[in-house]
Amino acid sequence: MMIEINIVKTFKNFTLKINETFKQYEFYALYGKSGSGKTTFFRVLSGLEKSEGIIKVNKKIWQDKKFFLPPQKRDIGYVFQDYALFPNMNVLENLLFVKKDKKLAMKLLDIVEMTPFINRMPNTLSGGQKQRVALVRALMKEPKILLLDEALSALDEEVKEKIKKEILIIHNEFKLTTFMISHQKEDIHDLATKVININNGNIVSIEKVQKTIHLSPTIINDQLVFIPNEKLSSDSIKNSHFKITT
Ligand SMILES: Nc1ncnc2c1ncn2[C@@H]1O[C@H](COP(=O)(O)OP(=O)(O)OP(=O)(O)O)[C@@H](O)[C@H]1O
Repeated sequence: MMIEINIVKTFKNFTLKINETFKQYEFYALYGKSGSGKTTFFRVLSGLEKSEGIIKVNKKIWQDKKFFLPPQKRDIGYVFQDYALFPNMNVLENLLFVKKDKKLAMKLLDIVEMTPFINRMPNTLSGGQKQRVALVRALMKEPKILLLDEALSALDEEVKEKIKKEILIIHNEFKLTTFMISHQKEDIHDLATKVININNGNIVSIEKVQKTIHLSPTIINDQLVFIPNEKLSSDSIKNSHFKITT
């Protein structure tokens, strides 16, 4: 799948101009100053904001001069910065409101360890718990693209590390293309494969994230292998062994 975006969005004093193709399965971090256009990019991609130009996802036109696919028909899960949970529905109802698929809801709640909280109302949950519910609710549509708007900013370190692992599991298991707005270099390093640097409404560069891999020498079946340590973020790397060749 390819996400082809060639759009212009103009507000009174601001113009967002994107002409870029994004690749399937990547984990993109959007990095840039306040007001540089990160949230506007999300709103345009998800169809919450109308823009001029073309968006094509996997050759399917989402918008062009004559056509505009409404937000609910776009294959996107959007996790908002303020969670936006429905306050009058419990955790399970929040998920089932998006899609009446209890099996999927229970599977997702299990991944984020929220099964014990299914009957709780949002105002009785902690910030981290609300964040998890918002994350899995966005996945009830079984989207191909996940948008995370500063999903980690309000969390303490311990909860954040846990949710980061869960986000990676979800990104891999559901084969998502993920875009995450973040101001935290460490979170970007741990999660993203590419960083989109955005400044004043323009993408100035897209850089590959260099992963620092700490390997621990271990003997397995009489062979010396190097296993990445805990700090590693990518599950695919975590599960692989690095053999030395002589
Ligand atoms: N509805 C609107 N009407 C007018 N201007 C807007 C509107 N929405 C956003 N803007 C302007 O567009 C610019 C980009 O805003 P945007 O929210 O995309 O920035 P951001 O990079 O997400 O910032 P932050 O990191 O602070 O959330 C800002 O100058 C903002 O004032």
